Amino acid sequence: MGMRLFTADAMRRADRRAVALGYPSLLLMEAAGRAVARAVREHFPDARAVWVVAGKGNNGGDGFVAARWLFLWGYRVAVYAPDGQAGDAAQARKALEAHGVAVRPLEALDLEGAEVVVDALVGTGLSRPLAGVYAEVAARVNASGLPVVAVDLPSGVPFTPHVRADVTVALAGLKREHLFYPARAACGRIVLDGIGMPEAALEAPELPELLTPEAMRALLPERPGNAHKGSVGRVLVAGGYATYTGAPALAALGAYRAGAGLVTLAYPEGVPLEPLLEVVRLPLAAWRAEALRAARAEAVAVGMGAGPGGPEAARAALELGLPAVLDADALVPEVVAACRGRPVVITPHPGEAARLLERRAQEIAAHPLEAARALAERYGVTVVLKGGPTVLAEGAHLAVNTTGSAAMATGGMGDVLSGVIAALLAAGLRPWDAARLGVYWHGLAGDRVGRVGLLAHEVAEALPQAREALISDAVRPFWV
Ligand SMILES: NC(=O)C1=CN([C@@H]2O[C@H](COP(=O)(O)OP(=O)(O)OC[C@H]3O[C@@H](n4cnc5c(N)ncnc54)[C@H](OP(=O)(O)O)[C@@H]3O)[C@@H](O)[C@H]2O)[C@H](O)CC1
Ligand SMILES: [K+]
Repeated sequence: MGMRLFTADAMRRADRRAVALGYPSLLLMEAAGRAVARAVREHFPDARAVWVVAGKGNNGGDGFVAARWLFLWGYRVAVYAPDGQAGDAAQARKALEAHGVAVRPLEALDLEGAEVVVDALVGTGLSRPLAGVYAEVAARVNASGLPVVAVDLPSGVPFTPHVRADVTVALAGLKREHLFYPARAACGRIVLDGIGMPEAALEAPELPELLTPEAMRALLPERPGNAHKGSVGRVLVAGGYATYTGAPALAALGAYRAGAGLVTLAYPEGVPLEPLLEVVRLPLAAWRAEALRAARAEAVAVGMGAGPGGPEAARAALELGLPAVLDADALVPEVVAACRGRPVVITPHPGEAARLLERRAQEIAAHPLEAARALAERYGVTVVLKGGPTVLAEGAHLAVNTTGSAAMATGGMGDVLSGVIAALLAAGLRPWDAARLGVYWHGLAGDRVGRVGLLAHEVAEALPQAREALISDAVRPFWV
């Protein structure tokens, strides 16, 4: 079963399914609290004094369990919470108090002597922005400068105010707030703990898929020992314009580094393209499909650095009837609308998506899952909506990438991605597989280059070693 990205509601349903399967909910809480206590021990090994702030719900219950284990392991523990817990949370509180640990009111919070704070005020049950004593506690915890371990979610996100955590222990599954900004910024390092939730309870094919190393490894095209350059995928890159002489070359490099056997670059005559020794050049007097056929390609990437000729280049390339990747200057509604039902991947950033959806870019960036789905519905193509994180959509399917970082927000990075996806299409992958693997692999290569100052061609160069790491099981997702 693939890994899914949960909403609070979907996690509540999973919780109910676990209980319906006969799994006692108190066991889940016990596992959750213990995972939080372990995270404190592992991430802050020198700390001996842990203060826990807890709320009235199950998030607070997890906090009481964490406090109990930390107390039993010899930590100095102070616990602050309102009265009024019910159900499992009330039981967890009683179990803690049975050890003689007093629970004091939130208003009495005194952080003097604390070395780590466990934030268990509110988790997925948040129903409104923090206010009153909760907002005050969050502000004081943030101002203290103490390390914070958040239970499930930093309390208050996605609203402001919220707790800012150093470590967030995600329980049973990752939630949207763990992936998307601005909430993600408040999570710090994220560690996922399964808390013993039965797999069957977590099955939710309607939710977005999270791209994992295992799932992506399985998509890597085989390269048989008797491969030759015509058998592993020939890619045509169509682009090139006076001021964007590097973009098509970067796409070609990305395609080669992702395994293409032969890359042909078609470009307007006279454009001084960046040299790339291994590329076959196809200078054209005009964008015409007959001329492009000479490349004998199995997939085409078009739009990158095509300038005002982008739509024309795209129309000619699409006439070939090949699987295609459309980017940048090819992403105009008239061109994309002609692709419905065809094996076409579009790779817009929020600005280009805004143009295609006639919405504002900020709106797209704030709701990328909804925007990707809307693009897939409206145009009937496979959508790669670039961002932090990149999200993908095809038909009813959604996926969220889990590799890459803000360091990849630099010029030329998208051109490399187009080349990678085109190479995977040429190798015979379906658009949905080529898009998911391409985005994941490209991000993984970026992660291996560094966290700042990344150049697009370096990311392309890192693709082969990223592939090796993926194959040899040396890739850990960010939540481990
Ligand atoms: N399957 C799992 O992942 C498990 C998760 N666990 C933990 O449970 C929480 C979710 O627990 P839940 O009880 O549903 O909700 P919370 O504890 O997060 O929050 C509900 C309480 O918080 C109050 N609330 C809501 N918003 C605010 C606010 N802005 N300010 C103050 N208080 C707020 C709410 O009060 P109401 O007045 O709104 O009724 C509730 O009292 C999950 O995140 C995990 O930590 C389980 O322990 C194991 C299984
Ligand atoms: K919390």
